[in-house]
Order: sequence, then structure tokens, then C-alpha cells
Amino acid sequence: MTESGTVIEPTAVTEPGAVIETRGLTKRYRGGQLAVDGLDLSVPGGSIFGFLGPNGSGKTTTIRMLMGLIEATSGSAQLLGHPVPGAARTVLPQVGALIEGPALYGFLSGRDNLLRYDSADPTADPRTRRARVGQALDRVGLAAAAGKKARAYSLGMKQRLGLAAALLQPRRLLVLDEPTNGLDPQGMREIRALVRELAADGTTVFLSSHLLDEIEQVCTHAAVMARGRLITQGPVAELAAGARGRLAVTTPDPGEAVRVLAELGITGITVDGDRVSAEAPPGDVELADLSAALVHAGVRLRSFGVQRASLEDAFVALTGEGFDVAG
Ligand SMILES: Nc1ncnc2c1ncn2[C@@H]1O[C@H](COP(=O)(O)OP(=O)(O)OP(=O)(O)O)[C@@H](O)[C@H]1O
Repeated sequence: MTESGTVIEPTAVTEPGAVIETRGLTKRYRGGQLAVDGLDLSVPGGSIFGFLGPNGSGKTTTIRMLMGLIEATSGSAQLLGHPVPGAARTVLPQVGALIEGPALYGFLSGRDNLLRYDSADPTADPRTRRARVGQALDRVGLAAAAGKKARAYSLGMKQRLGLAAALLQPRRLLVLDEPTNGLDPQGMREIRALVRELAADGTTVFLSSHLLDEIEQVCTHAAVMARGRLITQGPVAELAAGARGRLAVTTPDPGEAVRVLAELGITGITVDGDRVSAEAPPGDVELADLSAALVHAGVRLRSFGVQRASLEDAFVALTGEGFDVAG
């Protein structure tokens, strides 16, 4: 209450603490494959958290452990402050999940798929079912196509229907495994916009992706996986800032530019046509001195500068590997 007696409603609900927390979470499959290796993950409430890694890095295995679909070999995990799988019954109704594509009945309409899905949920109130299904369809932009058979849906529409299924109840956390996989650029944009909207309403969104630029575009935080291990995690802006940017020079005299830069101790130089790129110089090297040295040596400059580091630069810097993906 303020002095004038007005009640101030909190405008944004931010979760105190982590919404997903794992300690030493490990999965070794029966065949001996160590898919997830001692994972300590911490997902802040209210974030759009990108779980990033090349194919086979352990993302799906982690998500399946979090959702109680498979057992961890060792380590522990908490969702919304409760241990899983121990408290799965209490906590999972507050978590919407879209894992490995939605299971749909092609012969049913989008609406009937959702009605059927909701009736299989013992925590769902049948009296509000129709209304909730209608709202979820609206939410994902499928209201007009709700009566169409699901087999006539495009991949993007199917994916949106899967999201609608995850939204039939109010959720504090949404877990989406590769939600844009297989979608065309327009479909990807639609899903990204939806993820942003959901997060703006206060839902924490945890999404896995092997697409670096997707994570950069939509996520506030990210964790980077490689070969089952966590490489780094934190706010996306900080992860990218942790890597030095690249020095980028465009010149009709690339050979001479390479010679001058190498003489000045610049490393990681590559040439592609008239573009010379290199590791950004350490902080004590003044960029103006570099460009002056190039000009002094007769190198004609079309452009000169340091490009901001991307998450990809950070990944390469941290793993020493390219972000090489099959998909
Ligand atoms: N059921 C299983 N039995 C044995 N090994 C498995 C099983 N599932 C996954 N793996 C292996 O565990 C490792 C991690 O796989 P996982 O599917 O978790 O990775 P991912 O990052 O989700 O990749 P993708 O994007 O391709 O799904 C891979 O080497 C994979 O071959």
C-alpha cells in the first residue's frame, strides 16, 4: 500500500532463483555412450534460455532427463525448485514441453487433436477444455485453420499445434526441443515471435537449437554444449563479448596488408579476395596505429574496423573447434 492507500500490483513476475538447475547431471547410455557429462546448468527465471550445441552434443538427452523421460546415471536436477524425477507429478503440470516434434493424429482436426490431448491430462479441467483449446489455437495463430485435418497442416502449422498443446494450461516454464527444426525461414520467424510473446508474459522459455544465429536473435541467456559437456553459460551478450571480435580490412592490396599486419604481431590472418580478416589486436594496440601503419606501407583501405564478436566466435574460441553441424 502506498501512503494514498493505492495497492500497487507487481507489473512483471520474475522468478527468484533458477527455474532449471542441475548438478553433475550425467547420462551414460547402455551401449556405453557418455551423452551428458557432469552438467551444471542454471536457467534464470524469466529468461529465454538457448541450449546450444552441434548435433549429438547431448541436448535432447538433457531435456529428456529434465522431463523425467529417462533416468540420469548420476547427478541431480531441479525444475521450479523441486527435484526431478522425484517431484515430477507436482512440477510437470506447470511445465509445457515440445520434444522431438508433436505427436499428432492426422485424421483429426487441429482442434480435435488438442481436445483429445487435453482429455488425456488428469490435471486438466474438462469444464474449461473447449475454451482453453480455443485460446491456445488463437495464441499460436491457428484459429482459422482449427477445423482442418492435421495431416493437411504444413510443418510450421504442426509445430505451432504442438506449441498450442504445451499452452493448454498456464505454464511457468516451456521446454522446446529444436522448435524451428525443419521449418522454412518464415515458419522460423513465426515461432521466434511466439517465443518472444510467451516470454513477455513472464513464462521462462528453455529452447534447444543447433543454430547459433537463432539463439542470438531470440535468447537472453544461453548455455553452450559440446560432446556432452557444458562449455559456458550466461547472458548472450556477455558470452559473445567474452570472445574477441575480428579485425576486418577490405583492400585492393591484400598481400601487402597481410605482410604489414603480420609484422605488427597480428595473428589468425586469413584472406578472401579483397577481404583480410584477423584476430582483433589486444587491448593495448591502438586501432588507429594499425590503420596508419597500413596506409604508411601503401596499403589502400576500402574499409577497416573490428567486427563485434558473435556467439560463433565465442564457441570457436572456447572449444577450439568450428561450429560444425549436420543439420
Ligand atoms: N538411446 C540412445 N542410446 C545410445 N546412445 C544415444 C541414445 N540417444 C542418444 N545417444 C547418443 O548420445 C549422444 C548425445 O545425443 P543427443 O541426442 O542428446 O544430442 P543432441 O545434442 O540432442 O543432438 P541432436 O540435435 O542430433 O538431437 C550422441 O552421441 C547420440 O548418438
